[in-house]
Amino acid sequence: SLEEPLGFDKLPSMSTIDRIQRFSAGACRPRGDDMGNCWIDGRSCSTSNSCNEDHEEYTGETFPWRRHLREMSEGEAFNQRAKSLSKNRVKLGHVGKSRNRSDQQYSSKCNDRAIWDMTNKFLKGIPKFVKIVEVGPRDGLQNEKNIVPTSVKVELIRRLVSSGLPVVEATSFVSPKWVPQLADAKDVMKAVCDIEDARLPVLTPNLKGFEAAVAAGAKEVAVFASASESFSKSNINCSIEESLARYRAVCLAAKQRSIPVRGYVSCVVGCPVEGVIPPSKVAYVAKELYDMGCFEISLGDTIGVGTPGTVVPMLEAVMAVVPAEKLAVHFHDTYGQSLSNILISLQMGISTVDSSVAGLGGCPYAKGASGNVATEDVVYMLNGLGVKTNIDLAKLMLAGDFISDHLGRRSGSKTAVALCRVTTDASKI
Ligand SMILES: CC(C)(COP(=O)([O-])OP(=O)([O-])OC[C@H]1O[C@@H](n2cnc3c(N)ncnc32)[C@H](O)[C@@H]1OP(=O)([O-])[O-])[C@@H](O)C(=O)NCCC(=O)NCCSC(=O)C[C@@](C)(O)CC(=O)[O-]
Repeated sequence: SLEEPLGFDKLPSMSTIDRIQRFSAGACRPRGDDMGNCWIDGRSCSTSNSCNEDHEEYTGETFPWRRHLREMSEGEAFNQRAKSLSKNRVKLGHVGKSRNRSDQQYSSKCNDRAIWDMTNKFLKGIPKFVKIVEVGPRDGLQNEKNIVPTSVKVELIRRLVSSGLPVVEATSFVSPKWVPQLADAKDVMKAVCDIEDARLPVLTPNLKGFEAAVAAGAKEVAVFASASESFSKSNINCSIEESLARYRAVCLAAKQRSIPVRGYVSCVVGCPVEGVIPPSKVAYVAKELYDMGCFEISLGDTIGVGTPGTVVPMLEAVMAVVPAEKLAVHFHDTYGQSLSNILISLQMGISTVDSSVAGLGGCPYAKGASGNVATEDVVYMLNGLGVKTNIDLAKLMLAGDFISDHLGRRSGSKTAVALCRVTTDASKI
């Protein structure tokens, strides 16, 4: 049953505390990386993640929110904020040192030196820069009951890119019979192929999808295997081994055209059918994908059942066979565990995090899976930790408002909702 969080009692020995302590202080070493990473302890950074030590000192967004004198209804507050944001007058930042002011202003970033030193003590080793891979237009919209028009998808991608996201997964070249929501993949790609400020990978389940993606202008693709036999069957209609054989063919074709391939492993903690998935199985699939040439392996807790107690041993097993700098984490927030899972992953040396604007998401073939962790919430947490992302949270929230408005529901981002609650008039901040 997946009603209860999976616990250590179901996994091999070594206590949670041992594992966390082992990783929190010294696991991250400075190292070079062809997709770009750098660390608080180290000085190495490079290439496409735009992590550059020469960049201006990152100041992070600072939020001088004023609490309402009068309690506003959520609807009222949301409408006001949407109005203000849509006028593009929101200014997040530049107030600083606001913690002690009497008008109760709050900052997501800790400015106080002593607090920062303390944070450093406990979070030593977390990356100085985190690459966020936005998966909303793909993982998010693939699960919507009503098909989102192509023009809305394209506008969403443009807004996400303009917020500074370095990677925005645009769509999937999968069978339209399986995922009708993304049947317009070709049109979406054609409409965004002029975008140069971000990488726009697309999912390809086989050579047919790969060829179609390349023909439509995709410059990066992703293949998606599973650590669960049952999920593999229900998601892509083949066994794990069959999927790996397909992906080897995709990787070979991609190599010939110098197209980078990202690899996903889904159900890394639990499967809706099989329950607990052993870390060794995840490690096996991750290594296979890595060996066939995937430049990065994203580890997906597809149904969001993981806690740090299960994520740590899973990551530990995978990191024994694939370098940490080649790994990403991809959490769904079904049990509200995503941010803690991300934090522990960062402590273990991971510096790439998948997330979805407004918490969109879910997998049509994973019953009960809820949305991905919201990108706004991840950025807010990282800003608070002083970790760079190069993402403009205000612009990101506008993208979240745009798609939430279109879908006719409130954002799944706690940060977006909280800002809505505490802001009387966004033009004042
Ligand atoms: C893999 C298949 C195609 C196998 O599906 P199949 O039915 O076994 O495939 P087939 O080879 O027998 O072909 C059936 C039909 O699909 C066509 N077809 C075949 N391939 C393609 C293609 N690429 N693009 C377009 N059409 C395609 C093919 O031409 C044929 O058309 P027909 O002759 O019947 O008209 C199918 O199962 C499929 O598309 N599955 C994708 C499901 C999906 O996208 N799921 C969501 C992904 S999310 C995920 O995996 C988790 C992740 C990554 O987000 C991480 C996490 O959250 O943890």
